[in-house]
Amino acid sequence: MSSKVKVAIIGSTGYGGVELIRLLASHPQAEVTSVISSSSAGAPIAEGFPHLTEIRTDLLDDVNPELIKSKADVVFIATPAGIAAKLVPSLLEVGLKVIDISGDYRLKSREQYEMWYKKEAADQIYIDQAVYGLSEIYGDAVRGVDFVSNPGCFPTATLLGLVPAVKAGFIDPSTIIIDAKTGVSGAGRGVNLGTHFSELNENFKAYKLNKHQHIPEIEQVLSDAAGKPVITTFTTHLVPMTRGIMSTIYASVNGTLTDEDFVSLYRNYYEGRPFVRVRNTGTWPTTKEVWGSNYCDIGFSVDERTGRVTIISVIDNLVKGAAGQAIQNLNLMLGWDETLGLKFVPTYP
Ligand SMILES: NC(=O)C1=CN([C@@H]2O[C@H](COP(=O)(O)OP(=O)(O)OC[C@H]3O[C@@H](n4cnc5c(N)ncnc54)[C@H](OP(=O)(O)O)[C@@H]3O)[C@@H](O)[C@H]2O)C=CC1
Ligand SMILES: CC(=O)N[C@@H](CCC(=O)OP(=O)(O)O)C(=O)O
Repeated sequence: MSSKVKVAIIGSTGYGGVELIRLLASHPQAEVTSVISSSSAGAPIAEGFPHLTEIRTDLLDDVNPELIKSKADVVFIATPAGIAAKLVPSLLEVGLKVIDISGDYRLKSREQYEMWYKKEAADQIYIDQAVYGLSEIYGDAVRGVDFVSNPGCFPTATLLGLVPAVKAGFIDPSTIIIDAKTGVSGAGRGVNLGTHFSELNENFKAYKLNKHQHIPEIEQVLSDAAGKPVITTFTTHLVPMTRGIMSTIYASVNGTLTDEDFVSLYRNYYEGRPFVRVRNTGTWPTTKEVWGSNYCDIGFSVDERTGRVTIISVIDNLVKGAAGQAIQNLNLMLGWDETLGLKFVPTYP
């Protein structure tokens, strides 16, 4: 009998869920024992996902907390916003550990959630219980807890690129502008006109200007890092590629600092955190250099002329931006080495 920790996935037929299945297939201490669907329970998962043929021969289970508890110790939730808000209480109640990949428990204020997500917020008692799992910043708080809220994809790239500089006072937080680009898998597997091939291919578009639901999440963490309220300008763009996020960040530098100062600050800050790689001066990461991996790569350029720094931060939205970081949080929750099952070399070219 296997001594691995048993894991279930709600939303296993979506991009985040399927990525969890892929990554967990090679985890040395966890195994997926239940894949769950609200719309296709009873069907073999490999029927809808032929790439899983002979890898997963099981049928999809229904969303039923008691059934999940009978099959698993930990449950990942990879569902659209608004679902986990209602599901989490019953999952915690039956004694499951929960990692929610959606945005339902990231914002500590119910009013903020309702304003930005336009949905009814979760109960405050559960919001208060959720630990925000931006692993390299709040990893210590994740150790041993039962309920983690996994960060958004854009916030992960952006905040890993900003928090050390904000904490150290290297930049003026009131001047931050974030220009972010994402691959289309960030929108999930559902079909809509905005992600239709002929609308997207050979095209480049900005969307959700000044309305993106990740704005309050980014500001919540930056305010924590700065020790005072921080607001930012954050613009998202859709790029005709499948995976990848690049956050290009601009801010005014405090005093006279060089690229070397930034590299040295970030290398110190992320020492012992193997998934953040800080580039040498004069080189900047591309999305392909982290494709399929749990890395976040960061590079800098200080402009003496303008007194501003440009920070480039890249991740794979489905790995470090979703399933990979969720597994990193599983590892932290269970007191394991945070890299277990995640040491993937990026797929290149
Ligand atoms: N894609 C990405 O890069 C990232 C996504 N996220 C977040 O992760 C979550 C999942 O995203 P993603 O996988 O891309 O989305 P998808 O749209 O690809 O998948 C969502 C899945 O949720 C399931 N679902 C829908 N309604 C319900 C319900 N009422 N109860 C239970 N399950 C339901 C659906 O499966 P079924 O019908 O079989 O139940 C569907 O396959 C979202 O909240 C998203 O914002 C976070 C970071 C990055
Ligand atoms: C391309 C695309 O549409 N991407 C999505 C990313 C959503 C996501 O991952 O985030 P939450 O879980 O916080 O909703 C977006 O920009 O809204």
